[in-house]
Amino acid sequence: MEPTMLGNWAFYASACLVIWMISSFLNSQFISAKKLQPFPAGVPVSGMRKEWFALIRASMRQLTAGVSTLLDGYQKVILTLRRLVSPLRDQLGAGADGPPEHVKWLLEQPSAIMSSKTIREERHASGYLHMGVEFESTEFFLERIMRDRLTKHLGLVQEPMYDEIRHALDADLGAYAREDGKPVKVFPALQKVILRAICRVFFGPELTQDDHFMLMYHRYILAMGVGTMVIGQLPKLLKSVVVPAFNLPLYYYRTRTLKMLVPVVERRLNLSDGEMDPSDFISQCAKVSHRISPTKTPADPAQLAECMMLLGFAALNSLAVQASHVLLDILHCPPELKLYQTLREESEALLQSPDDWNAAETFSKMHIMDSAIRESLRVHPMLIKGLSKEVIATEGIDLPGGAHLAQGAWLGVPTLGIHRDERFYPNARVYDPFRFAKLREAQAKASGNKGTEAANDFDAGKPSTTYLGFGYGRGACPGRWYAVLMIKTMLAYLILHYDAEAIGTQPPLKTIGDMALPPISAQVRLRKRV
Ligand code: HEM
Repeated sequence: MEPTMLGNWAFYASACLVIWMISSFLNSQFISAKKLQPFPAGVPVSGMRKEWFALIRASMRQLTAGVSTLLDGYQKVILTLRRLVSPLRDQLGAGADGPPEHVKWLLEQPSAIMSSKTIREERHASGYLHMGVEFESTEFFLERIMRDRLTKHLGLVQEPMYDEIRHALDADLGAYAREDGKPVKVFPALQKVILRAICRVFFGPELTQDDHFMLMYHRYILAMGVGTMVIGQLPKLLKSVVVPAFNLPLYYYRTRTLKMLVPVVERRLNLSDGEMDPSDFISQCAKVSHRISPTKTPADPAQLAECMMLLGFAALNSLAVQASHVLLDILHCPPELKLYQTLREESEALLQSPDDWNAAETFSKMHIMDSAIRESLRVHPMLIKGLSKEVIATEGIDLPGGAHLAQGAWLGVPTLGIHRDERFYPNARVYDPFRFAKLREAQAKASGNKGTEAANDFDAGKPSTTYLGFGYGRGACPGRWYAVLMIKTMLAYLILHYDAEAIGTQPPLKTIGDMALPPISAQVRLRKRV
């Protein structure tokens, strides 16, 4: 990461801490005692200690101690649920004996009873950060673009994506490799490559080669990311006070980016159907916008540009964090597993010609790499708690375990707790890259002669109630198939062209609130293969 950006992070982090302390104190002093009873009867509490200003101090600890509180809370709930197992079965039907069944229960709640709207506005700060577009309709639009244009047509994006990835990897990482194994910081290096690959697919080669555009857009994403992370953690009382400090740089980088992007969008929108390149994402998005517009109005270039910028923001941050974890998990595997070599052999067998690299289907046959990626999302999920919703119903709601939640309470699924539960994942604390490949084999055998292709329940992009790295149900990440394809393409290229080794020990999972922090300081050594 550039020093100025590190400086920004440090400034925002300390500002956040001070503001949090003051406002939590004010909250605790001036909000009525009734509101300070946040824990419903019968639900075990985690993260609180017997101490002065217990609530403030517990809240502050949650800024960085989310992992331990969540795992501790999960254990308590499992114990409570086990004691309650009979009544729970009566309520939920056979097989209901723990949190994964509650995931479905949570998703089934109608939006008049529970909703994620306020949580998104507050936790993702979407109600505060300046975005220039209305959030809910944009969210709907993004979901449709991802589903109708990206996921269904992954084959169209593979060629430009691969082309950009190999050039960016050789330019950025190759320089380190040439200096005979000079250490590379994984996160910033992959972030650069991913930014280029995303821009190439979303905006085309012209803007991806424009260094000024790339700098402004990267800074816009950074300002959005820091804003989301910091404002999302602040108590409501102070959000509006602090938000201008974040919106000012955001406004600047957003305006600069739009100034370069909008004319490109305008030019593409003026192309006739015959002139349109089917792999051009901007034209494809314009078609979706036109189709879903209630008045069938053509897409507005500025609005379309802004929506695509937001999509890139959603994509870059999660991809860079997750891809870094995948690479580090692979390189920190015990050498006796010969994982790197096995992944190289799998890639060599499947990627024999340029056409193989340019076909998305090739990558869906990489079952061992897929398994290593899914396992990494299990051990290092981006969000340690997910599917969060607020109780909207005035009468509150009864949980499957019997406890009552009042209106305004927040409820989420302990992703990390479920991912580390021995009942679902034997030896759950250990990163086992072959775990899901073995399960896929077993599923293929059990289903007769249909083969491992048909046995796809364990694909890295396929969520389940016990695999929540991409969320689950209607709110699951719409970019997950594209994300998995990009990670595979990047890894395959790296593994086939470079020898790599980890440096030092693997950093533990660190979070701010519910969000995984990037492993900023983790390093690896690369050597170009001859
Ligand atoms: C490995 C990388 C990624 C991970 C781990 C990831 C994870 C997630 C998760 C857990 C959610 C649900 C958040 C919630 O419940 O509030 C989500 C939502 C979302 N993701 Fe991803 N994501 C990744 C990559 C991407 C990419 C590449 C794109 C776009 C190209 C994308 C676009 C989105 C969007 C637009 C949403 C919001 C969906 C909604 O609100 O309905 N993500 N992602």
